Amino acid sequence: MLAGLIVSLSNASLAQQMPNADLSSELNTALEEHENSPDQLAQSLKFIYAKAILDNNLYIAEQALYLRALNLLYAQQFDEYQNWLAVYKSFYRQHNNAKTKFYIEKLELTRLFYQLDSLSLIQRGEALLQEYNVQDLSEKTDQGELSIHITDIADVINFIGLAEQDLGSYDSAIERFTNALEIYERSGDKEKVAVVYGNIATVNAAIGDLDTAMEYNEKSIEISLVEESIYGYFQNMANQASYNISKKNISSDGESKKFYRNQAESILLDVKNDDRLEQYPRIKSDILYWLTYLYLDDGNLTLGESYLSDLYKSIENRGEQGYLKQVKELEAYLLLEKGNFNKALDIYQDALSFYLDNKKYDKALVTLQDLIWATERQQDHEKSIDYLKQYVDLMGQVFNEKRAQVLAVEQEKNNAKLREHKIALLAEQNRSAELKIANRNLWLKMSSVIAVLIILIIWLRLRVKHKLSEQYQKMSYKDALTNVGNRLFFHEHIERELAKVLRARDRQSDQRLALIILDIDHFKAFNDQYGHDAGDRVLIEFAARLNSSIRETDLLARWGGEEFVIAGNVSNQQETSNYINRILTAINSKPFYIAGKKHSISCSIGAVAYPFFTEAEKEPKWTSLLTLADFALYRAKNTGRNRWCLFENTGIKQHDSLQAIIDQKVSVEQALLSKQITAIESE
Ligand SMILES: Nc1nc2c(ncn2[C@@H]2O[C@H](COP(=O)(O)OP(=O)(O)OP(=O)(O)O)[C@@H](O)[C@H]2O)c(=O)[nH]1
Repeated sequence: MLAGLIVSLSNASLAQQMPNADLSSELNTALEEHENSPDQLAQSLKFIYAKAILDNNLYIAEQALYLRALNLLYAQQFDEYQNWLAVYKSFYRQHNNAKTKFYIEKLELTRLFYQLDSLSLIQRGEALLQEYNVQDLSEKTDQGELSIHITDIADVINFIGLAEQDLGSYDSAIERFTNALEIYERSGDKEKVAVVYGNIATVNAAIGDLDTAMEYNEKSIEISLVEESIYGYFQNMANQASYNISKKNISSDGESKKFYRNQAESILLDVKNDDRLEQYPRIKSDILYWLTYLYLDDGNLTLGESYLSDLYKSIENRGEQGYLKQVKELEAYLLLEKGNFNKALDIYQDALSFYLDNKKYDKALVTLQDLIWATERQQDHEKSIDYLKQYVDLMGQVFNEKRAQVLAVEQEKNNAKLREHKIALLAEQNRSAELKIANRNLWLKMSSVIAVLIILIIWLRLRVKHKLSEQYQKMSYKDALTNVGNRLFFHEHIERELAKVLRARDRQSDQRLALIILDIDHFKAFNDQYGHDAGDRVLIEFAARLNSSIRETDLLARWGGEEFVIAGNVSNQQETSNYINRILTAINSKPFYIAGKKHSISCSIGAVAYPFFTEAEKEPKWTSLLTLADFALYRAKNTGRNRWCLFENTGIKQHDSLQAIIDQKVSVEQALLSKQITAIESE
């Protein structure tokens, strides 16, 4: 149909019949008049485009093209958008210029944003900023040679920030928003400033800093009021209510709970009673959603039920399956409160299947929490545990996927430091990462992410908490990449292992504990040559081989980077050597297959066996022993790598000798020379 339109537009005789209106003001009028009716705006833009082509007014033609495409994206009509984009591209081919290319790509970024394809958005957005050499934004002016509006560049930065937020790269997102904010402020684009304040608020809410979220959201509300941006005002008010609800849920004292609850209620009722809300059906639904939620949570089932029925009406014919499922889950909550377990469980189960089919894992996680909670209330502990298992599995899966995406994002920025920081942050904060992941995505489409938090909190209140905490605990002991223990895990268990050995010594048993540090050889070179992903796979395989070469009762942990530690029981020196040999062989005796290629990977090993001092060290520090093992590792590295070195005590009997060596009062070399320590090494 559009193709037909273009053909008829190029008909010159038609051009002569068209009135030569002032297209620019026509465009502005259309934008003002049809601000709230996308269909009419679409029609007007089509006409304006047609007239502009006939008048050969390329400037207006392009604006109409761009706005119409944007309009289709806002309306989520992606097929029609693609058709229209094709028109825009053909326009570009005819009037090839860098500015048009920029705006076409900006449209594509908008599409990726609406389709939640955050990774592509970041890649293409970065490429766009680079292509247009937007390095020193402070130098860029609206009068630059491309005459790309500076705020359009800020829009791109803002989009990248939203995508990063979507993927859980919260620090980067804040950085982008701050950058965009500075540009909008400089250009005096107040509405955009308000939008960015709102974005900064949502990131803060996602990481659980509700006070900052509320502060930024307030600023956004203030500006929206001054600028008379009703949509922005309502949206922010809905957000503000949800932040208050979250604050209420995490407050421990009754006074604060009441305060935040009342704040939320008054905001929601204020907006609900505003006639202008009718123009914004999506926000109206959000407001009704939170009102329903608030009253159900109060235990006021009558009011909750009545708002629920309004909510259903408000989303009738909207055909948004995802939103509908979420509303149904509110209904399930109501059913549970009324004791109708089976129907509630059916709803949750149905929602779960839907989310899993559509890969909406965040929501699936929340629904699984509901299912755990519901089955627990039903006293069906077996089912509850089943759901709990599903929950933990899914959480691990999501976590890994997100981690991979975050890595890709960071690689895109080619900022290794930031990337490692992120990995470390993610790995060490499994629990908070889980919350962040669960909170992901939803803000971008609706202000319901706080529901995650709220449902989580209600559910915690209903005592399922302790079971999950156990699982969280387990997960927080795991290294996210290799799935073996992490430092925390090692710290938690090593004391117990030492105590066992000490007790054995008291019984005159010769049981010892070998403390072993392993470090992959030339790993940096491997990373540099084959890439970080391949390096990651080496780490995973390396850890797996270590795991299968030790006994189940031994401790294995990733100490950091490409360093691992093992603590295993041994009896005499020969057995210790055999034990370490076995581990080294597991690594270097057969190649690693990474991405279909063979690689020889080796490692160096440093070890000590405890008790290191046969007669002293009543209260030994395992950290000192580990430091000594590190010296042994250093020696193994220095004497050629792919080997091991074990430090044995031969002469020291003083209580504080080990610490003295570590503290360099007596250097390790000296101790070796004077044979206080013996180094036994691989052949
Ligand atoms: N792929 C990947 N690399 C990592 C990870 N953590 C640390 N590294 C890399 O491991 C490398 C460690 O390098 P170095 O400490 O210089 O040691 P090396 O190259 O192994 O050399 P030697 O230990 O002396 O044999 C660095 O390049 C880190 O970036 C990770 O999680 N994944």
